[in-house]
Amino acid sequence: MLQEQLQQAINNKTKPLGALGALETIALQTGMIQGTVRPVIRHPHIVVFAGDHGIAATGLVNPYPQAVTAQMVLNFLHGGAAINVFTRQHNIELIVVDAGVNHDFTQFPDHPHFIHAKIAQGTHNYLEAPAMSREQANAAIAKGKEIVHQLATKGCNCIGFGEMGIGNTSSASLIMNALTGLSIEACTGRGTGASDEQLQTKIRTLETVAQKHHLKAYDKDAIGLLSKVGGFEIAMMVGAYLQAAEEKMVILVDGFIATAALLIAKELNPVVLDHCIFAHHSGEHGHEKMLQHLEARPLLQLGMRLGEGTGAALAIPLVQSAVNFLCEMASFESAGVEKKSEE
Ligand SMILES: Cc1cc2ncn([C@H]3O[C@H](COP(=O)(O)O)[C@@H](O)[C@H]3O)c2cc1C
Ligand SMILES: O=C(O)c1cccnc1
Repeated sequence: MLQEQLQQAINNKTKPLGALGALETIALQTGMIQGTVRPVIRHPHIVVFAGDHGIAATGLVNPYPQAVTAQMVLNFLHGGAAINVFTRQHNIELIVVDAGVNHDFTQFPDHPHFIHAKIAQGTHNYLEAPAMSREQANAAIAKGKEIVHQLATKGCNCIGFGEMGIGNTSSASLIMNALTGLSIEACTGRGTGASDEQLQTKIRTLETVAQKHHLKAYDKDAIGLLSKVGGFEIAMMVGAYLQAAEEKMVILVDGFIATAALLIAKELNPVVLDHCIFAHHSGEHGHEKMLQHLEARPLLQLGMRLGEGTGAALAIPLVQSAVNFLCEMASFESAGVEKKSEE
């Protein structure tokens, strides 16, 4: 019923049928999520989850040193990162969460946009042991849910998730490998810019990890998978996706790592996908196949491969435009514009 009403409202706007393309799909989806023919976007947020990865200290999978995670968190807090620039430009609230960075941030006790939610000082190196315990994975998920619930109570109904964690493209590749069955090679890209040789080492290392943790034999235990090869920022994002769907939010899905977290969230509750708008097609090798696996059609293809929620932030104004055309455009009837002649 509502779907037909929305489609009719969209079709009756003063434009050729279908002429607003993907914006029409978003308008329909947003109306369905909010249960109305007049959706509104309120207090959009990007939440960036940060966490360190034990594997990063080995240098086998990441061109940049592990310390960059904490340094970038400080950069977020000082307003100097790409995600700060884009959220400022589009009036999007930015929240930064320490999910498990290997650094003490107690010098920022009262920063208004920083949430201390550290599970541990980084994960274990999954070449040696599971990245985290099941208890830690569950605690991270619960914290992600709590953060999003708080934002919902403040009126936010549109959200995107970003991440910062040196080495986390590797977690994302391993999760993708387990959940899609595609080879490690198909799931692994250059991350922050691995050379040909570094990429080969990364692939070999991740193949070893996949064997050690029996990722081929994924047995529907998504929390188990998360604890073996995940990261605290990824686990918290999983909880955040689940709660955002629960709160009937419109969710913008960012790049490779954010989509890998969504793969896990989907395992836990497939309904999450109904709330997701795929912001962009990341330049990271593997993202395209991940999107295909989800039958997702991303809005933007800008060759971006940064993370931080930057793609999600750029797509929020498009969602706003979709909602605005639905609510503000005249219909053929109200504007006295003639419709196409019947065949
Ligand atoms: C300066 C800098 C800023 C970043 N912002 C996001 N990432 C991105 O790169 C990291 C993943 O790539 P890999 O797995 O190759 O380490 C994540 O932290 C991600 O958010 C950054 C990376 C760097 C170096
Ligand atoms: O697609 C992404 O989000 C991405 C790709 C490379 C490095 N960091 C993030």
